[in-house]
Amino acid sequence: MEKFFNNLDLVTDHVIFLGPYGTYSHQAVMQEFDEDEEIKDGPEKRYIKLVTAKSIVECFEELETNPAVRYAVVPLENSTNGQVVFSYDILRDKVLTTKREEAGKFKNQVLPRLDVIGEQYVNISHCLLCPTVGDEGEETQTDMDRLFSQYKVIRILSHPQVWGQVTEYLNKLQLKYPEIKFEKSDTNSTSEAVFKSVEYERERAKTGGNGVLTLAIASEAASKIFNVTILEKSINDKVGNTTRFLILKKREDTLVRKTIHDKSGDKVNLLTFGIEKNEPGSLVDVLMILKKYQLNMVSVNSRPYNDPSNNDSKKWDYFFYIEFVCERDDIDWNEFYQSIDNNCITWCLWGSFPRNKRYYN
Ligand SMILES: O=C(O)C(=O)C[C@]1(C(=O)O)C=C[C@@H](O)C=C1
Repeated sequence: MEKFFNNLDLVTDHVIFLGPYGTYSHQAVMQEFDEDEEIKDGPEKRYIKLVTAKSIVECFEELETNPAVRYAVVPLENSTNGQVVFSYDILRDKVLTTKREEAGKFKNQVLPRLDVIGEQYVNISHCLLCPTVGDEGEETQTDMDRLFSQYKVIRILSHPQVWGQVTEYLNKLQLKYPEIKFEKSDTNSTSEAVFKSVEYERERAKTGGNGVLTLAIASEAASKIFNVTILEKSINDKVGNTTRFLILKKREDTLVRKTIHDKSGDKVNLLTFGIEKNEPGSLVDVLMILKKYQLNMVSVNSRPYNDPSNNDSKKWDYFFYIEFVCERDDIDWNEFYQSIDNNCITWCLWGSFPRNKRYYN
């Protein structure tokens, strides 16, 4: 007991993620920070404190502005329906709106206040959850048939990113219950969907209800946290449905965790940039730089943007995101980034981080 109380002044690092507890983001945090967080060069043991955010934007904003928040974990892309556009657009807007700080060594380089230091891959297995059916028990078809037979309208809540992962499932549900109108409704996260479905059903029980049953699509973990019934498990269209998350810290935060110092394995570099408009071949010119330095590009993405301040006739342009892995240690990075700088109107290196071993299995 004595030892425990000695730890009361223990040092805690806050990690912010899209909450409430039970989200897949929460799962990513537990995967990333599950081991003891002994700081590589810090004398004291440090402990992780979980902080939930209501949106992905809030994760970025809190990490940028709140001194107590040391890390943020945000979803980036899903293996079934691609980019988590909320995160891509935040990365884009941070570059387009960050004043070019003198700290940037190169003319067009932007240094945002955050750094990507890691990645996590989370297996996404969605469940159809119901707050009202009895207590624990194996989900059975009769439960659903009996339950659904009482309703003309069923509202299903979940995070918008989920709909593209359960399209076929929802189509089959509609075919199986043609007399029911299924309504999808977005929430800020999957576990917020469960929380809200419990609230709606409690309200309905109190007021005699409006004849609309509210369900949620979320993780099995969320069903346990909010004590709701699983009507069906693993309803995502694709087995192996995975979401990739990024781990971020403040750029000026030099106290980096031991696990990130893992020198082995590939380093992934996330580079974002904008190119001269209407210049034929300007994107290829940037990609040719990676080829010249024999850098293995592992992803390329783009997001549209409309820069109202730009009086150019073209109101629609693209912002690019590339990731490349570098297995060589003889590269003149100064020369490399000077070439990037010469071919981009703005660019930003978001971080160089270890490829997570979950990427390979
Ligand atoms: O809502 C959650 O559970 C989240 O962690 C967000 C999120 C996402 O934004 O993609 C994460 C994984 C799934 O793809 C569904 C939702």
